[in-house]
Amino acid sequence: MIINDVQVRVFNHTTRRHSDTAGHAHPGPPHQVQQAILTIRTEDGHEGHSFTAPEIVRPHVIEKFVRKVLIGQDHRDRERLWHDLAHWQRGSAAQLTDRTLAVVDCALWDLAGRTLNQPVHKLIGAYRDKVLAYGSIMCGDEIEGGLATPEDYGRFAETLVARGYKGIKLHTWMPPVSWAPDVKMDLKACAAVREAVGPGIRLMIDAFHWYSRTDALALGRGLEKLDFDWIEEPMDEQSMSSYKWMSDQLDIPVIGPESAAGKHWGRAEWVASGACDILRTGVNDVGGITPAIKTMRLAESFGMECEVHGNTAMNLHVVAASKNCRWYERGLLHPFLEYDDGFDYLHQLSDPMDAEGFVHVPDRPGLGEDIDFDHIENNRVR
Ligand SMILES: O=C(O)[C@H](O)[C@@H](O)[C@@H](O)C(=O)NO
Ligand SMILES: [Mg+2]
Repeated sequence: MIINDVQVRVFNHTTRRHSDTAGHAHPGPPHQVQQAILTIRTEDGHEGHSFTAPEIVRPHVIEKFVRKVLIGQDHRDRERLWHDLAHWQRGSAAQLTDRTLAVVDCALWDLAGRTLNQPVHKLIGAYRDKVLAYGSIMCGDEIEGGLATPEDYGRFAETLVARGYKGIKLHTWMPPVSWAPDVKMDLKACAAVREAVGPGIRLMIDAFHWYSRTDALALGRGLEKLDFDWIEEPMDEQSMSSYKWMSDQLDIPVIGPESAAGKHWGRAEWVASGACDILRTGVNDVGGITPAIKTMRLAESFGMECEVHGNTAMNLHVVAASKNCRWYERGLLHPFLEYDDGFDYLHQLSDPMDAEGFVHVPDRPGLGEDIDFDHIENNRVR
């Protein structure tokens, strides 16, 4: 049970996802991107893995913080190890981020599952083994036939319904798109999707994240006429009072925070202040599976749903171990990308979706990621 090794391997993989200058993903030609796998090993030969961007587990972070906390410790003490690592953040000069906490916590959960031959959601205490997914569409673009017009969104939504999705979330247009942001265009895209899919499909929006209060309110009021289920991150989430102001005036549920700092503590303040109607968590956003579960249970205590940000196995296990969330966020999706092709460093999808729109939690041990270690070694960078 004692941890005796922490290893980072960086490797190349091929993807058609490209990030724009604001960090939003869009389709493009295949290109090589570096990915990192963090591995935590124990004296008795067990290991757990988790993937992240290489900079999140760069040598400075691993040597100065992660190894110092983990080496020599009982890997089963996830709650104590999470706090021990989190306490290093304040004095880290902002070098130790919630993303690093998250990848370490996920590798520890994967290690526990692989050691006990159990999937993570069963270790947490499962609520279900499958969950409905909503199709989370990429941010809009200026690619002809892509997501450049409201009609493009409508056509793509029809494709997603045919694939089996029972819910769809639009990420609308944001800079660097030349004419974005534009509330009226956002509402045209939402109207085109509602027209295309009919009243039975659940719809949500995740809009430009820096609208003013008045723009965000206008967007929300327009969505109420289209029977949308929630409005997500239309303003800077650092202004919790702006969300309180907006949610006091809107009937459409306000969901958040996704990107605001503070982990489960900050999300407790959003609940206490009435700044949101649906809480939001995400393994990368709050520093791991451990705090994501705490956030989920916090929301449950207030009779609230808490929706989980992001795809991949780590978020799927949080959803599967919780009653008070309706969806798994499957994406990000685009007409020019085939999500079901997965990643070249995994033998199979971690979130396979059936024709009825249900994602089935893998019953493989740990996070259940079917890792292609040959790909990692054959494409190793360091
Ligand atoms: O702003 C973005 O980059 C996207 O919204 C992204 O974070 C997406 O994963 C999201 O917010 N989902 O809710
Ligand atoms: Mg979001």
